[in-house]
Amino acid sequence: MHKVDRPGFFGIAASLIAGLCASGSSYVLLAVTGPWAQSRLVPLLGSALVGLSIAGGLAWGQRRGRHRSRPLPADDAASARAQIDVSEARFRDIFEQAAVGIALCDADGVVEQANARFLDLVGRNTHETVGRRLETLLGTPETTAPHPFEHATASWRCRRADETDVWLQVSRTPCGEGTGQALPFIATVQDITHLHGAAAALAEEEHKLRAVLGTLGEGVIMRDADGRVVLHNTAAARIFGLDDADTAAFHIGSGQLRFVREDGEPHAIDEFPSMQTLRDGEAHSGVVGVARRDGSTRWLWVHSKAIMAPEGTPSAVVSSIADITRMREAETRLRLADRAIDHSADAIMITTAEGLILRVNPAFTRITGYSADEVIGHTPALLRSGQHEPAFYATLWESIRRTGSWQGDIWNRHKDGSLFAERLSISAVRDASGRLSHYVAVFSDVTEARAKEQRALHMAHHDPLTGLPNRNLMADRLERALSRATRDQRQVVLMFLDLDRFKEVNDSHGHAVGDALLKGVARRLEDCVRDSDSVARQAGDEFLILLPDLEDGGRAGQVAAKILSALSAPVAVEGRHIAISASIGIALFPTDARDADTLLAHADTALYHAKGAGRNTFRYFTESMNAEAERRQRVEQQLRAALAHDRLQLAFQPLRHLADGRIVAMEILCRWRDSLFGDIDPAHFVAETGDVALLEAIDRWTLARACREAARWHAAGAGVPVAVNVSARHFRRDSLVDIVGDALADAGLPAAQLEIEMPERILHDPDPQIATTLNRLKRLGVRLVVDEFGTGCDSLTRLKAYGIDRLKMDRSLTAGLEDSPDQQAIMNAMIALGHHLDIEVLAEGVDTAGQHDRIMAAGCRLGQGRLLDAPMNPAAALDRLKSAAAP
Ligand SMILES: Nc1nc2c(ncn2[C@@H]2O[C@H](COP(=O)(O)OP(=O)(O)OP(=O)(O)O)[C@@H](O)[C@H]2O)c(=O)[nH]1
Repeated sequence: MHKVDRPGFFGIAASLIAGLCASGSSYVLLAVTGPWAQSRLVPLLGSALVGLSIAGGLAWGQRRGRHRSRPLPADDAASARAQIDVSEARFRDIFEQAAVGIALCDADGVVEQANARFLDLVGRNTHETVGRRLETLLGTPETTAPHPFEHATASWRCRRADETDVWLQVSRTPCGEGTGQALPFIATVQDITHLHGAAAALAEEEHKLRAVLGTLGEGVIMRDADGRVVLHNTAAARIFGLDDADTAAFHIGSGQLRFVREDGEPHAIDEFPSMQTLRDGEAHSGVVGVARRDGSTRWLWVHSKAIMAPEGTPSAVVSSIADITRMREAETRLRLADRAIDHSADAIMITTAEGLILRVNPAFTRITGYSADEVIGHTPALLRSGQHEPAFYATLWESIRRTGSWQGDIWNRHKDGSLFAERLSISAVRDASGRLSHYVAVFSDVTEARAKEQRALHMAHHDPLTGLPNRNLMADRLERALSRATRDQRQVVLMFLDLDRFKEVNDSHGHAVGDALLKGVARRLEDCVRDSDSVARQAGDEFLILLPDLEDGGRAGQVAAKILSALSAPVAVEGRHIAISASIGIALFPTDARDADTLLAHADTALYHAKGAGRNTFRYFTESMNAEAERRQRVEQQLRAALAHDRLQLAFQPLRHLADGRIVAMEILCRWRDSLFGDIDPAHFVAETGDVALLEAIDRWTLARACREAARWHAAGAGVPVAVNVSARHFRRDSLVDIVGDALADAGLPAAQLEIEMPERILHDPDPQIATTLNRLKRLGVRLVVDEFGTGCDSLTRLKAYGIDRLKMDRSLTAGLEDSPDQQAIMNAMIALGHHLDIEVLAEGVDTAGQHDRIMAAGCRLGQGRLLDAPMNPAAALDRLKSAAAP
């Protein structure tokens, strides 16, 4: 081809390639040898010039065969020349005005010619373009191929002279047939910047989509209509336990993974939500279990939705896959916990952090009697038994606050009001943030177990026959008593009692009667001692009696005598009356021994002596104590005889008005003269541990005689109330009121004329019988007087409660008046107190004029003492009354 034709030809060819020129355009080819031929260039396939139909017999560019030219005649040559010029001009125009950039390059890729569009695209002029390598002008190829022109078409990013970038699509068409050598070529260049922008935007969108899919916790899988995976995210791969490649190649029916239904049976492939969706185009969801390669099973919630093809059939299905394994496990745990709560044999109660009941189980209802409806919304306080102090609950909550839990036994109240013991465990529950959210209480009814424990404990410590403490419990109590006594510097008495000739009872009446007798003896022994004392069965017919806080060990003999007396009456057993007696050995702590074993051994030794002394008696371990006890026993016997023969005496001592000496009452004192002890107050002598019957007899005798005397004074016109001391112990007995009533009635004395004096400690005694006695005496109309006042202090509040009429200040206060300003101050306070309470105050023991003056100065109006009157006999008393009554 002639050189000048090349641009036109290649322009046409390039235009054809680019589809810009209509197929079938005519042009002339100049053969290399000179003659011309007109050819028709026909694009046959796309942009590749693979065939030419040549007019005028010229063949060019056929894939096989060479270009041949045919010679023309001379006239025709001139005409052809003219045509060629026209054609050339036209082709040049076409070349220059082509809408695509065209560059003619030699075999080395050096640009030989370039059209205007090419220059425009690469942003350079002809001078800067021609003679430079095409690659240099185009910039950077987008292809990753080793040589950018390996492909016929490639994209280039071209940095133009003005520094702007343009994306170019460059097509390269070699000129000539391949001979293994490089050929010149035509490069057609199109601006695809706009296309490249769209592709980049598309790629950006795809990138975003993939990024979003990648961040999803849920798996996403897109399948085509055949069920093949066309898209998936990493979460899907993770959920299935597959790598990305396996997931991409995954097909449900491939058997790569095993799928199960919720019931554990294999999952049919066509029941998969995705398969159903592909079938009917509807959305489907469901739970699918997948047995993974690592052996674990994950539970999946699969939701599938179709992507519909224009013809209305599903072209693809997108499944979102959520791993609900943990949720299902949590649900399973919850279901289990729920069942465990409902079926627990232990009661369970769940409350809010504020303590309001949220839930209880059937065992709670069984144990407490309350249904769920009755307690929900309430606090557990409705179960409170009232058996525990507030401090108990304070400790309980303190433990929960400190350690988060509490365990222990607690008494609660059933709906029917009965008490039950529960073994309770309370735990505080905190939420994920560590905040207290609930309390859980679990408890079981241990009432029966507690009762059994108590029974077992009782059996371990008590004698089954008599119910008394056994030797173990007694040993324990003895140890404690000794420690306390050491601390408080008090005495402890231990008595060892053994029935006399008990063997004979067994032998003559049988063992069963012997047993019954032992029980009877046990009851009598218990009746003889105070609650604070202990009686225990040591063995066989041996008993121990512990008196843990006796002020005076000498009184132990009185208790022993009382016990012997109590046992002297025959015991009724099965219709028979069995006579029995006992011997008692007494040992004192710390006088006789300083430890329990030695004390017991000494009591046993004393018992041996009591047996040796003929039985039915007691013996102290210390001989001197025995002599004292014997003397006391003898005195009591004589006192009984004196009482029986009315040989006791009365002494009288007036209670006077200090200002004018008026007698306001006459105190009567019972006196008895013993050859050994001299003048004694019998009631005081018998005192606390003496025989109650003897005490009662003395009080009865004194009250009767006092009332009779007072009645005589009244009859003689010198009536003043008579004051009688009643032993403290007598106030604990019901009989006192009757004895007083009888005495008043027998003497015909108005009750207001009798004053009953009681020791102050009576007011401290918690025995309810004392309040009853005092109230009944007050209703009877007698006046009540507190004797020995000032020896205690918390009795003050009871003065008014019992309607006390007069306080007699103890003589010890009066005695110290002259020497001690303190005593004076105490007395002043007492007198003021009496006045404020509207109770008469009398000072006892007014023996000196100094005392008299001080008492008067303190405002005390009443006194009694040797300065005023010595105790006197009845005749003298009457005389004194008469003279006092005289104007
Ligand atoms: N019925 C009965 N008898 C018992 C029981 N335990 C021991 N004995 C009997 O009590 C009697 C105790 O006798 P002793 O204390 O040794 O002698 P005694 O006959 O009481 O004579 P003295 O103690 O010397 O006055 C024995 O015959 C024992 O068999 C018991 O639980 N029930």
